[in-house]
Amino acid sequence: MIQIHDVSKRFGEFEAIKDVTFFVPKGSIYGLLGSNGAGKTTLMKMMAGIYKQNKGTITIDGEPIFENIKQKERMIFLPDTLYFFPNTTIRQMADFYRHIYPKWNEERFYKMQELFPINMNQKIHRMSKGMQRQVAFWLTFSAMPDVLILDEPLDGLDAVMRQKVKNILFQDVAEREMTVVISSHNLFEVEDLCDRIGILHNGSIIIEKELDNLKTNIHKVQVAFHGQTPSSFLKQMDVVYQEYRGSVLLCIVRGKEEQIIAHIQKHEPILFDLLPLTLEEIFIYEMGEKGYDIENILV
Ligand SMILES: Nc1ncnc2c1ncn2[C@@H]1O[C@H](COP(=O)(O)OP(=O)(O)OP(=O)(O)O)[C@@H](O)[C@H]1O
Repeated sequence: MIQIHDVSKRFGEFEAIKDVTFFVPKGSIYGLLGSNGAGKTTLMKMMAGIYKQNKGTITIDGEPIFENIKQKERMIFLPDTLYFFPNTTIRQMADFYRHIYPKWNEERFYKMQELFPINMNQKIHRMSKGMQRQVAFWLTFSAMPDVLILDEPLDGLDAVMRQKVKNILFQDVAEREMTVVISSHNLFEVEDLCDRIGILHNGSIIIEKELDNLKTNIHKVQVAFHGQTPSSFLKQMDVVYQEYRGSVLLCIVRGKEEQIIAHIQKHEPILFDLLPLTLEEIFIYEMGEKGYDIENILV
C-alpha cells in the first residue's frame, strides 16, 4: 500500500504540491488526473523517492520511500520522458535491469517477444517513440515490480499496443497484487483502468473517488408527465442538475437506482428513461458542485 499523508513540495518560493493526502491500496490501480502543471509528475517523483517532500510522509508498505533501496528494488517509475543508456540494445538494457531488480523474470522477458514485435538486438535510440515505449514496458513487466508508477504511460502507443499493455497491467494486478499509479490528462484513457481516481489542481487534490461507487450513485433521468411536473417530484430527490428539453425534463440525480426508479414510477410519468453517465459527465457535475469547471482542469 502507498500512503501519502499531508505532503507538500516547494521549488523555491513556489508550492507545487499542497497538503496532499490519499492512499493506494495494494493490488489496485489509482488514476492521478490533472491539467498541465497540476503537479502530477512532482507527486509521482516523490512517490518514487526521487524528490523529497518538504512536509508530510510518503510510505510504501509502511516504510518511507526516500533513499530506501529495499523499497526501490520492488518499484519501477516510468517517466513521461524515457531514458535508456546511450547506444544500447534491448538485450543490454535487460542485462542492467536483471542486476538491479531482484525479481527479474528471465522467462517472462523472452516470452514477451511475442507481445512486443521488436528485435532485442536492435539499438533503442534508433527506434520510434512508440517502439521505445514498448521497450520500456517490456523491461518493466519483466522486472516484476510490486509497485508501478506510470507517468503518461500510453502516450505514443497505438491502439493495439495500448490494449496489450493494459491487459498485462490487469493481469499483474489480479495475479500478483501489483499496485499501480497512473497519471493522465484524459478521463477516457483511465476510465476502464482505474479502481480509484484523484484529480489534482494547482497542487491540491480537489476530488478523490472510488470508481464503482461513483457510477452506482449518480444517474441521468429523462422524464415527462401529463401537464406540469408534479411539485413533489423534484423536491424528494437529490437533484444535481436539471433542464427542460421541450416537455422532457432531463436531470442528474444522486441515489440508489431502485429508489430513484420507485420514486419516478410513483408519479406516473408518460415517458421515463434512466441512463448511465460517462465518467466525464460524472466529474462535470461533481466538480461543478465544488465550483470548478472540468474543461479547465482536465484535457
Ligand atoms: N524542478 C522544478 N523546479 C521548479 N519548478 C518545477 C520543477 N518541477 C516542476 N515544477 C513546477 O511545478 C508545477 C507542477 O509541475 P509538474 O511537472 O508536476 O506538473 P504535471 O501535472 O506533471 O504537468 P504535465 O501534465 O504538463 O506533465 C509546475 O508549475 C512546474 O513548473
